[in-house]
Amino acid sequence: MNNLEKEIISLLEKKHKFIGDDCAVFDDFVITTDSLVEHVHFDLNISTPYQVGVKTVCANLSDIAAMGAKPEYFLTSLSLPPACPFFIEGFLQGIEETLSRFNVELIGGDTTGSKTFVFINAVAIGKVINKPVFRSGAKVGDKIYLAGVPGYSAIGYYLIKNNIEIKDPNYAYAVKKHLEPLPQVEEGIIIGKNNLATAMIDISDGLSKEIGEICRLSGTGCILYSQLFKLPEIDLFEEKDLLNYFLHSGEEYILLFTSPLEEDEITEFLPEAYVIGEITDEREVLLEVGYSLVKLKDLTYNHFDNRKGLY
Ligand SMILES: Nc1ncnc2c1ncn2[C@@H]1O[C@H](COP(=O)(O)OP(=O)(O)O)[C@@H](O)[C@H]1O
Ligand SMILES: Cc1ncc(C[n+]2csc(CCOP(=O)(O)OP(=O)(O)O)c2C)c(N)n1
Ligand SMILES: [Mg+2]
Repeated sequence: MNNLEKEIISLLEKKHKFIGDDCAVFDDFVITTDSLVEHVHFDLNISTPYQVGVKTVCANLSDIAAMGAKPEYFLTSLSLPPACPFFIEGFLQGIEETLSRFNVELIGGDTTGSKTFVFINAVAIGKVINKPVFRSGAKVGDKIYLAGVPGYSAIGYYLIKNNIEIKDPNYAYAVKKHLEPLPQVEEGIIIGKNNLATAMIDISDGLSKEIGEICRLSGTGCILYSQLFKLPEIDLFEEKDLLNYFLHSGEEYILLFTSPLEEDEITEFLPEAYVIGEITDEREVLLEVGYSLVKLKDLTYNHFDNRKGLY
């Protein structure tokens, strides 16, 4: 999280005890909301309305997955400028197709005009499987796991923005990952059902920030070991750039979790998951590169500051 966003959320966290996780929990349910704003989360000369619909579902279902819960219901609200009626059909198709992929029911929403851009908000509701997996449960000595390879979303954005078209399945994957990401719903359910994680979060802002959130809320620190990272395979970039994409790319919607279990016990359930580090009591987020330990810098997307990051 970045400064102003961080300040607002920590003010809210102090006053409201249920704020601070991927979802709020009530009875046996979890609930989340996320907004997508034109020119912030998407540009209509890059994304089709269908793809914006897919991303809207993904952002919200990913938060449900990050609680180890099963998504069940969805609401979506849309504010459209006068020149945009064309948006609705494709957008709703993206919403409906993605929801039906995960057996989630659309149960409501709202539609208004907008004097400026397209604004979208959605709400997703899920059912707790065993118990919710919070961001705050990491324990010293736990291993840190990733359920996929982050980096491709920001790479895809770079390729599109720079009109780089290379016929290679990994390049195509990066572009698709940016435009039409899918949430790790199955993985979230497996983690919840089998009590695999002590803490979990999804990567919407970037691995570097999300691991910081797990540590902050768990009262711990961590060390990430760069030699364990599975970097994106895109030959346009040098290793140091791939490392930055891995650490700071947002909108990845990959599950990041901690667990006392060994890697082979985790891969029995989640073949794609792998260890990237461990939880420590030092209260610092450190990265081991070569033989040195460095503090993680922040190149993630910043909503309130135009400093030079990945985007
Ligand atoms: N304007 C707001 N009012 C109330 N709670 C908020 C607001 N903005 C963020 N939050 C809460 O702060 C926490 C952190 O938000 P965020 O980092 O955006 O989570 P996520 O990445 O899951 O969307 C969440 O629990 C979220 O519900
Ligand atoms: C036009 C455009 N610029 C930049 C991005 C990249 N981007 C926008 S917001 C964001 C961070 C994630 O969004 P946020 O609303 O903070 O997600 P949350 O953590 O609330 O789920 C990223 C990486 C994009 N998708 N499109
Ligand atoms: Mg948010």
